[in-house]
Amino acid sequence: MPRTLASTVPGYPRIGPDRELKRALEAYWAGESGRDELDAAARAERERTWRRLAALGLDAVPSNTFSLYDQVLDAVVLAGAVPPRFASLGLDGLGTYFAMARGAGGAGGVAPLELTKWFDTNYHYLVPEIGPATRFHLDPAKPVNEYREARALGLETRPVLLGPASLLLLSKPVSGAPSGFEPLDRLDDLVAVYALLLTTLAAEGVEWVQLDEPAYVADRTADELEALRRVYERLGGLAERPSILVSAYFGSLGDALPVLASSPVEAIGLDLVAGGLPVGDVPGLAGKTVVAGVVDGRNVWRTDLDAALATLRAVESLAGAVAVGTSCSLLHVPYDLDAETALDPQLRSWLAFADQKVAEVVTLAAALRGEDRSAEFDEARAALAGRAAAPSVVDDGVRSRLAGLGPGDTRRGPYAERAAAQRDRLGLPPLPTTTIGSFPQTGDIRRARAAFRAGKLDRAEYTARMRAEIERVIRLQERLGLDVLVHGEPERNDMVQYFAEHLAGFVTTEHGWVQSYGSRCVRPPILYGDVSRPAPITVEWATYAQSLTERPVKGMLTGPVTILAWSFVRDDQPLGDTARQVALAIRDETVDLEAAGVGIVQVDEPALRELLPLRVADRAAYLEWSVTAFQLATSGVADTTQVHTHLCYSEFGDVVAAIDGLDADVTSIEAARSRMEIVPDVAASGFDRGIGPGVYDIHSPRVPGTDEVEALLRRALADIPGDRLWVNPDCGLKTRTYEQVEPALTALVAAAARVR
Ligand SMILES: Nc1nc2c(c(=O)[nH]1)N[C@@H](CNc1ccc(C(=O)N[C@@H](CCC(=O)N[C@@H](CCC(=O)N[C@@H](CCC(=O)O)C(=O)O)C(=O)O)C(=O)O)cc1)CN2
Ligand code: MET
Ligand SMILES: [Zn+2]
Repeated sequence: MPRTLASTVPGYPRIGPDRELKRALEAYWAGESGRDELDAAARAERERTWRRLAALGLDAVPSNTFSLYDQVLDAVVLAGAVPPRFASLGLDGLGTYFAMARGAGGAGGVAPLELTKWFDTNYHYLVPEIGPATRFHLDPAKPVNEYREARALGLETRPVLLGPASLLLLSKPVSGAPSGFEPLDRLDDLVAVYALLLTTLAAEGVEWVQLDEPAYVADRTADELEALRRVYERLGGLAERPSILVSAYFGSLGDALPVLASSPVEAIGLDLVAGGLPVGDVPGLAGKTVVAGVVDGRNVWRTDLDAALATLRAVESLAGAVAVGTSCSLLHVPYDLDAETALDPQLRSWLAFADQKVAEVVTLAAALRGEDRSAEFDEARAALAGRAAAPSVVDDGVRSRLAGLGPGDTRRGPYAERAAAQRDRLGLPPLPTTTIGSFPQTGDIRRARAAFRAGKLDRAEYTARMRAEIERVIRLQERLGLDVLVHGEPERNDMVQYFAEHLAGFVTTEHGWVQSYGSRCVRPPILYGDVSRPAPITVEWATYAQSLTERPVKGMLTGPVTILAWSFVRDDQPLGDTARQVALAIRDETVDLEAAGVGIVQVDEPALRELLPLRVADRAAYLEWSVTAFQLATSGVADTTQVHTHLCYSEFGDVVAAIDGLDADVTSIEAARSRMEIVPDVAASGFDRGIGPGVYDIHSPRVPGTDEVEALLRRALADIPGDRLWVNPDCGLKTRTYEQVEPALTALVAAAARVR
């Protein structure tokens, strides 16, 4: 009889509490350390995780939640679905793995797998490429070795894997696949590999396995639901297999729940934070264990234990058995609140990071069993009551300002008049050249910031160094011949954290790192109260940059939707209300930039697409508040001020109408990697303002040549009139080096000149 799940989590952070894995990876990639050191760092992180979860009292500890880069890439390796361009490099396993993640051979070499957003989170996964000829075969080494590793430490674990249906639904067809081919067409072949995997795991002595099927919290066709049914009929029917937990998160399973409930699997993991309780009678559910995700894995607020316990009791009446879990993997939150010694103690009492959430899960499971946990419940009640009553959360000034807004506060004058006024003021050539904002964040810049933070560099010296950098970047842009310049953003640690550090209503953390992709991390700020802008943030940097040059300098701000998307946001009021507060703060900044003589202001919204709800039915409401927030942030300026926005990291088909609604004078948009595929869609939507489809893929170290950029521009001109086309890279240059950026921008300027 398999042991019970009782309390568990679907996943846990893996970059290391002090970013140990990040450092080990980057040292390995740089050739500064060898395979042994990387393996040791990886093993240390796994051991630390298992021991920690067991020490916190978790009944069912997961394994295979670790990854050297990405869990979807791990599933590609597991299934043997390595695309031929990597397999043919002749590298060993690890070399092939990193080639898929990062490319190989530099310029002219092999392009990595595409990186894209993991559902509506700020985590990015590598997109598998599946074709009719993909030869699946089982490579069970990783889950098996990790299981053995944990068992050698005396711990029985549950291997966690991406499920086969979601793996294919998250894949794209290999280039050159016959039209009409879908990765899901290969389901039966892939399931055969998973069947062999489950048999292998059973032979190892594995009692439970977790297969994640998050793709089923989005709208799915009847065929896709049927695919899910086939997978779990087949796997559930195996003679020798572990008990199966199918886990889905980031929403509710909807029509997929009855499919799983009537399949032979033993347990189903539900996200009861993003999704609700199952409604109505779900046939078969009474025979399953439900792992009830009642502790939010996506946010950092302490759980309302009373409400969570009530939810668990409601699930008890629907399911055969109830286990307690987090709503999703804890990958999306920092490790441990105890590391944040500088946070205000009252605010701290409202929060829970990964380890505190695990403790909440354990507490709830004990309470559900009838154990007395009144001390923990009392503490949680007191913290929640304190938060609800805290004066620091409410700012009456902000509230009355919002209440006083009318429709006129979100609208600018007619575009034709704005365009004429801006033409007169700016006098730009056709096909103006510009960049997206950031220039390379060099080691010198980051070290200066670290020294400033540590008190080893005073503010005057720090400011002087940043100004020197700005001057260097301005001179470089003049030399390259760009038309609209930027200050380069050297003073920003991150485009969201930097603003959060200067706004009321936010706190930032010291150690709260969360993996964004590979070794790259962010420290999402915590938005806990009403937001306002006590003083101008960017005006001095922007006006300093403008004072150095005759050419227009574009002010650079992050938009309200992106600030929300990349922060941990309060859960005690509608997101739209919070968005409007942030929008007002950014509006204040745009107005001050204008007053200081800055004629162009860019408000970045790279996360506009990311927050789009997974279910179509929820999208209209989201687009309404998000577009309004952007308009509120940008409509306080005169017709003569040119408002730009920038979008990236997404497929834009779903938000083309929203792009129009933003009403920016100029929109720059990622397009180089997809060879301008977005351009006809934007044109067809009737969008009639300035547009800069990116002509330089900044996510790759590759440097494009003039001919290549020229070809992209000519392709764009097929759909966009020359007086509306801008010439710019796909995104900011902060992750690139000057050796790459200078020749690439040289090519960009030269190509624009030729096409003019
Ligand atoms: N929030 C956010 N989300 C985003 C993006 C984004 O720009 N911001 N872009 C997209 C892709 N995601 C990305 C996420 C992170 C990074 C990135 O480069 N992160 C840096 C950290 C950036 C940062 O916060 N830098 C700080 C702290 C840097 C640091 O680690 N300093 C060292 C010391 C300095 C040194 O010796 O280098 C330390 O603290 O140990 C600073 O510059 O001040 C990293 O992981 O290395 C890039 C893209 C989507 N989501
Ligand atoms: C992820 S969008 C980045 C926009 C920002 N202005 C930059 O150039 O870095
Ligand atoms: Zn971008």
